[in-house]
Amino acid sequence: MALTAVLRLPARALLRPWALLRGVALGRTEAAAGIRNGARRFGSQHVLVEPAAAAGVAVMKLRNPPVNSLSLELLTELVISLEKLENDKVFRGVILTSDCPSVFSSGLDLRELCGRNPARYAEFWKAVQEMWLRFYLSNLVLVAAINGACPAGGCLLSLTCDYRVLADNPKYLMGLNETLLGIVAPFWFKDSIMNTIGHRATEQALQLGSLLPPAEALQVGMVDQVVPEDQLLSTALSVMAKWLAVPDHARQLTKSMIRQATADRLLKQRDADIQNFVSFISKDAIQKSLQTYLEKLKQKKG
Ligand SMILES: CC/C=C\CCC/C=C/C(=O)SCCNC(=O)CCNC(=O)[C@H](O)C(C)(C)COP(=O)(O)OP(=O)(O)OC[C@H]1O[C@@H](n2cnc3c(N)ncnc32)[C@H](O)[C@@H]1OP(=O)(O)O
Repeated sequence: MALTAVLRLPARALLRPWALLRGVALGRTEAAAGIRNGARRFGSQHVLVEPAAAAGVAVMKLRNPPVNSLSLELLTELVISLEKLENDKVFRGVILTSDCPSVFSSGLDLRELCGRNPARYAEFWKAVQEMWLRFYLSNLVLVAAINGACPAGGCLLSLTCDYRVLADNPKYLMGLNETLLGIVAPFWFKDSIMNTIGHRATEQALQLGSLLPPAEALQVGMVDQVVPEDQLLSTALSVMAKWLAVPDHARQLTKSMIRQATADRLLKQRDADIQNFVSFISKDAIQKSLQTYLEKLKQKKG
């Protein structure tokens, strides 16, 4: 569903994202089929959510082919889907994975960063911030089952999770490669990675724009486990079982104690961060650099 259509919906629908996803983003027939074996299954155009085999666990799949680029629509649907799960007492944990072959997420949609007007850049950046804040501070246990390449914004999304399992495939490179595009990862991208891999490793990874293969991503601590591809989901479920063995209230307060200060740094300067993004991305030199990068990506095949 186009974002413009979502925004045209009555306010009460937006306040009830569960109903929005069931009744509108899904066709009526699909919504009616949404309860299986007593468990709910729902989805939107770009995010599929289904109950896992384990009680209290949902699997959230990104499906924005071909490479799960994080468009405004996908970001919005991710936030709505997470909120829906958080509001449903049944769910305590989410496994985040991809429905697109060999790519977890290619990061922010480069078409959102090129040739748009300032108002659209601002709207897009607010959605990126919202995704990060909501996932980073979620009271659910989030486990990323990374089944493909995971650059830039895709890596950021995985870094919001409590635990990352990566499928062992040399093509599944992971990291914040912004500098290679001639752009600068904002401070909260930097905070996310630094909180995960530490100061020294961040100095190298962020300046070099390193995209690491699984063994190196594990060694530096960007992921917690690397497993054969066919064991990815079962491993994520085992990890989830361990995390769900802890009482929710104690784990949630502890998570918040560790993460809130990092989130507050952005919350205190959200508008300034948006203005900074808009003015940076609107520069001719940055636009040229991004256009060249996008064209190179497209020519890669030819
Ligand atoms: C002040 C702060 C300012 C700015 C901060 C901005 C922070 C930015 C964060 C970001 O996330 S920027 C995005 C960075 N992403 C990348 O560098 C990844 C680019 N993509 C790839 O490396 C590869 O596509 C891949 C993910 C490894 C997948 O490779 P594969 O061979 O499977 O696919 P292919 O390359 O052929 O791509 C298919 C198709 O998709 C288009 N594409 C790829 N990535 C993006 C993207 N991020 N956004 C939009 N479109 C993307 C690619 O061009 C191909 O298109 P085509 O079919 O039309 O040719």
